[in-house]
Amino acid sequence: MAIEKVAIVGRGAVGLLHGTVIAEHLGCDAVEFVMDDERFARKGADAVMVNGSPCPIRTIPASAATPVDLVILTVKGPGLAGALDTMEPLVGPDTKIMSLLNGVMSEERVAERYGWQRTVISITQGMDAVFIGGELTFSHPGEIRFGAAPGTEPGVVEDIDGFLDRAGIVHAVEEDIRHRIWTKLMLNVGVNQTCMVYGGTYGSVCDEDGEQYRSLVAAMREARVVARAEGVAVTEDDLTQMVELLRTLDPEGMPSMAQDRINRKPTEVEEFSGTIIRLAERHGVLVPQNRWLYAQIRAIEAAW
Ligand SMILES: NC(=O)C1=CN([C@@H]2O[C@H](COP(=O)(O)OP(=O)(O)OC[C@H]3O[C@@H](n4cnc5c(N)ncnc54)[C@H](OP(=O)(O)O)[C@@H]3O)[C@@H](O)[C@H]2O)C=CC1
Ligand SMILES: CC(C)(CO)C(=O)C(=O)O
Repeated sequence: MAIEKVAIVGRGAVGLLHGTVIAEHLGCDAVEFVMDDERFARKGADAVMVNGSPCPIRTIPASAATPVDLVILTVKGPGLAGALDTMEPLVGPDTKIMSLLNGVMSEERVAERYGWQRTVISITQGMDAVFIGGELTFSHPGEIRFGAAPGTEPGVVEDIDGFLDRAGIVHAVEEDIRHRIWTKLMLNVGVNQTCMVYGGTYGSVCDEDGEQYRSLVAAMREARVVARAEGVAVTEDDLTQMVELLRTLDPEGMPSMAQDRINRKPTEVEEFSGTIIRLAERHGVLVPQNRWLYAQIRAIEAAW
């Protein structure tokens, strides 16, 4: 069934970026932002700018929402439980769901609540989004990679693929989506956490003589070992490619978790080292760098 109407839950960097591209290609009636009623009352009417222009997409409270063809989740990890409640009125019998959160656990949470039959596994990457003070800027819109879980009903991936084509969002359907999301988790575990703890940037974390670089690679290598223990064949080549990718980014830029430190917002530490530590314990794998990063991030958060 062709997807015509989309709701985005999470009017932040990723949601605004993809929402803007959808609205440019399909018009503002094709997409809406939905917020829980309390958040809507607090900030629903706030002006939001995208690359210097007011965002033309409407925002509605959950109490006014009705089922849509596709829900795109773009909250951060700590907001996921609330967002699952917020999206309830958006989910009808034929609604499909795509979660663009980093980490490897959000789809499990979505599927526990709404079922695997309508849910795909996905990530978004490659953008240079900076969202500070209600203003999003980006020059690279990035892309979405997604694929079917074992329980995803036939046709769901194809419908979303067709929609993203029409919506002008760069995307690819992955045969082995678990490999893709674990490779991305490995990257986030290294770069997001290291830049958060050291106040670093893509430039400083890639300096081969520095302590940040040693933290980056050590944390990624632990994530790689845990991925393999989980049956996902993430390789040293994948690790090297991810580090090379970081070298192509603006040296002054920083990952989302480093922006969380500046904005003093709850971080996704549970989704990153929290996940690695929990799974490492199950498999008897030692992950000292992730334990250290976890403790540092929690201490920084506790001081806010
Ligand atoms: N930023 C980036 O460049 C990238 C981010 N990602 C991942 O994408 C995800 C989203 O990140 P990002 O866009 O940066 O996050 P942001 O914090 O910029 O945006 C999340 C938004 O969700 C809102 N929100 C939280 N709970 C609800 C709810 N119940 N209903 C409606 N809105 C809600 C938040 O509102 P409030 O501020 O009021 O809490 C916030 O506006 C994360 O998992 C991140 O790791 C992936 C690739 C790149
Ligand atoms: C890959 C990276 C570091 C930038 O897109 C990211 O996922 C993030 O900032 O959370």
